Amino acid sequence: MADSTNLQIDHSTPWHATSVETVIGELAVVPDAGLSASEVATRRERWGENKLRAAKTVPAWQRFLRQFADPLIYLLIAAVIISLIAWIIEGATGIPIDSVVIIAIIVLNAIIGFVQEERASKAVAALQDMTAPTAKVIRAGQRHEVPSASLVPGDIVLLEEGDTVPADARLLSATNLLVGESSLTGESVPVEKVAGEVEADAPLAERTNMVFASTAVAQGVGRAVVCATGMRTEVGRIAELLDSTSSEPTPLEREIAGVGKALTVLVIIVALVVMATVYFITPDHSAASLITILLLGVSLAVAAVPEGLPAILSMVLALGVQRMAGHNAIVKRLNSVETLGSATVICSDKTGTLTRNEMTIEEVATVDGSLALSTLEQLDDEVGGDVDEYRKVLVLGSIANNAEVRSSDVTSDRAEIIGDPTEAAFHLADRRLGLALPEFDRVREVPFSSARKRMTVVVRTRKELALVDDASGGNDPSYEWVIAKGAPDVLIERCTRVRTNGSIMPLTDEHREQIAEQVEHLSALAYRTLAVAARPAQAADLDGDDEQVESDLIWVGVVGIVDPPRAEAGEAVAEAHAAGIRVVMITGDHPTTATRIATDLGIIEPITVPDPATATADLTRPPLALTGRELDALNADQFAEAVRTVSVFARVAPEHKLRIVETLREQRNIVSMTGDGVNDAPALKTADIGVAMGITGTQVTREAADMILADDNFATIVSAVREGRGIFANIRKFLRYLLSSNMGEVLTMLLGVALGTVLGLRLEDGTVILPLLATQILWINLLTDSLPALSLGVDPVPRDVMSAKPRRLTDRVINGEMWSTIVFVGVVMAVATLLAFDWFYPGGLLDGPHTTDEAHARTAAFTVLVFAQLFNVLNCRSELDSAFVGIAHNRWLWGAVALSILLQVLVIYVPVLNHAFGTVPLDLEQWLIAIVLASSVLWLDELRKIWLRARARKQVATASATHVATNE
Ligand SMILES: Nc1ncnc2c1ncn2[C@@H]1O[C@H](COP(=O)(O)OP(=O)(O)OP(=O)(O)O)[C@@H](O)[C@H]1O
Repeated sequence: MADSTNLQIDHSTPWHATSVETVIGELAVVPDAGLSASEVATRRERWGENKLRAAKTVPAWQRFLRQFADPLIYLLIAAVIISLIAWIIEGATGIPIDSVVIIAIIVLNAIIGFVQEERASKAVAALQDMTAPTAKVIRAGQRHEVPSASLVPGDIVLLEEGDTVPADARLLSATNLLVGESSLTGESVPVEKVAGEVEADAPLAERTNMVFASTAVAQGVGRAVVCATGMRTEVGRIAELLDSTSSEPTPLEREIAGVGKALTVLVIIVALVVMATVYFITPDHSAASLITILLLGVSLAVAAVPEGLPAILSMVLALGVQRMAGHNAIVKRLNSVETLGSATVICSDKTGTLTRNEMTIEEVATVDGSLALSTLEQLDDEVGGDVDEYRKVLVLGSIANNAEVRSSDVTSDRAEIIGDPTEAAFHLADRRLGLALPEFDRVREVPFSSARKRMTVVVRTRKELALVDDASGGNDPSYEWVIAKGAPDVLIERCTRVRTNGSIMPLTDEHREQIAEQVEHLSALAYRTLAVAARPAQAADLDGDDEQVESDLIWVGVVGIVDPPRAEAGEAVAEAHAAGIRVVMITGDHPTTATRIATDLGIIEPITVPDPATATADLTRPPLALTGRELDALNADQFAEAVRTVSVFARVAPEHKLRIVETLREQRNIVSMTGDGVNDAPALKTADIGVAMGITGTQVTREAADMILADDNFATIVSAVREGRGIFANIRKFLRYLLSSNMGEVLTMLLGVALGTVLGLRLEDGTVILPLLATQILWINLLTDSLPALSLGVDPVPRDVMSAKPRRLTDRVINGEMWSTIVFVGVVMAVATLLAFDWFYPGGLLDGPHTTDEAHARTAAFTVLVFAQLFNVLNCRSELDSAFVGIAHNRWLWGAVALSILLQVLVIYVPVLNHAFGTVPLDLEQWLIAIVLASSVLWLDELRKIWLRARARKQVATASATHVATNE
């Protein structure tokens, strides 16, 4: 048994220059069995995880302390010092109340910020786990798929097209193995890899018997033994140069940071103006009075700057991304959420995304005719003749095949399919008809790729496989065969002969036409078509080049495969169209099949056949579908025009996908593009939102993508767009809320000081009576900037979010309309707060029976401002709709409001807090007046929205009237 105790990982001879036997010996592994579970555990203990050194994790206490590294906090700390000085000057008796309150507020603020950041980064980490790469290994004699991080030296890994090589490994065997190593060597052409020995001094690019971590398998298959993992791999050596964790700020984050900066400057100016005004008006220039003025300025600045914005923003994005993951859309970066909401074109492949990828052969055709599989099933075994010809198509398709069907129950729909469902369709058909495959060994495979659209095998059968008549009329008892299957239009180019009426004839133009018609007919019925061709093998086929093997073939027949559209795809297409998003199908399949399915799903309009008697042909109408070959024939302008007008591209190769994405982006679209094969990676990287398949996709595309569909389903892309738009709408809600609330606070203080004389808020000697104390402003800020704002960020996605055109990424988030709302609400809040103060303040403008004293007046004003902000949460749920629409739907919001009310009640009734915040208990009447005044924010905003809605309706009416007029 393998023993790791004397494993020589750091041996002196390089791995590539040693014989395979020595490598295996040194790594102490039996290639067919792999390592045992306990051995893997021991080695992991010793060599650690197969990961590049993760960015150093900052300990929690440091992350907490980082919360204090903020200019606004410095201001607050300055405020603490100022109030301490004031307390000392006043004789240092009792507790320095203001300092204690401000310190408590600083600490609470830091805790809230810390908790929000932690949750956001946990959500992102959970997503990273979901998208962690995996590797196929042989362990304890079994094939497993394990996280790449769990690999250890000595593990046997299996590689195939589309895999990312998980560790540095020495090849034990390789078939047609090409590996793209550009990430390591800069060489853009994939390198051919072979198991063998290489000179000790060969440079990295020439070590063709090794595969290296993080490179991509472009083609073929291989088996290798892991020699180095983690930081000991070649890529590990240069890992310091790679910083994959740094994340660019999103346009939204940048805009918000910009707004934050501008506001900070503005607020500091306002604070200075307020401080200067109060200073010059007040005759008392004692130290205590100066300190009060300074405290006021600092609190105002701190309260008015929306410092909680970035933390709330990343938390809302993170929560949204978590919710999307629950709906099968795994977004890898937070920025993608924003881009998703602005998508204008969704390019999707067909098979498996728009269709179910449940392939069933329904029709079999030879050049002599065609038959439904169900008919074939009913025919007797003995019939022979033509029927045998159809059966041959199916058997040959099952030989040129890499899929497997497990389950003895032939009729069961639940047969377990291993491999490509297109290939499995042949096995399923054979089982249905009870056809047995001859025993055979595969000598060679020319693998399938979506660029080649065919695959070929060379097999040696144990018994003769009667297929081809020899010149004398008897069947050629050949034991070695070339069998190919692939797209009919591609395969026919490789055929020179055809099997007809049981014998072989040269392939004539009539045959070609006949076959083309058959394929067209099957495709028009939405069948996916796959042709089968074969010929006896010659010696040269065993090791000659691929071109030679796939030539001079004999056309045997073609099958029609049904792959039903996904039920939800049609609805998703309609939803996308309603949202102003174009859907484009880009598929490797036949143009007629593609057009038919695109029509069924509503991607393109059904073709209405014009009445030949009256209609004139519309030559300007763009074609319904274009093929890759047709695209190649277009010049740049024609190509751009085609991309603008055509929504189905068929028989395309991955490089067409790339050109289509590039062109769409040049046309200022925000493009989402799906892909599954290794060659799709460049198109995914170029797209604004690259989408990879979670089930059928390759590792390479998953790494290149921004989003992974856990269910491979087109409808998931559309629902991700919906979520993206919803999250964006919510971001606007809390922006509106935070900014209008802060505006309310600033305007209250500014107007309070400016209109002091008018409102009677001055003492005889001119001393300014402040509507709110510094600590009260800080309290409001703490209370309203956190939970209520956050609860808006998780508001349910509005139902009409998919009925508007996509937002342009360049559009400002906080536009003119939003600024006017912010100012409007801010003014209402300030006026309501000042009215409350004046109402209760002796000598105020509204002097009357309700007059009490300064403390009561201020407590009432304080309460009005807090409640006005809570009413404003309801306003901010929609730009145009009444706050009462769906008012009960967000329980977080009601929780946040209830908690805020409770805290405000505590501040008013708990004696310690009275002392700290300069408040006094209010009676019922005072409460009622305060709440009625505060609610004006809600009612007045409702009125404003009614006016806005009427205006919007009028605009629509005028626009359509103009439209009608111009059309006439
Ligand atoms: N396993 C296979 N062996 C041989 N030919 C195949 C195989 N799978 C598909 N083909 C042929 O190649 C064509 C292109 O296949 P490809 O996988 O690129 O696209 P697709 O699956 O048809 O569609 P999409 O691009 O929408 O996923 C198919 O239409 C089919 O005729």
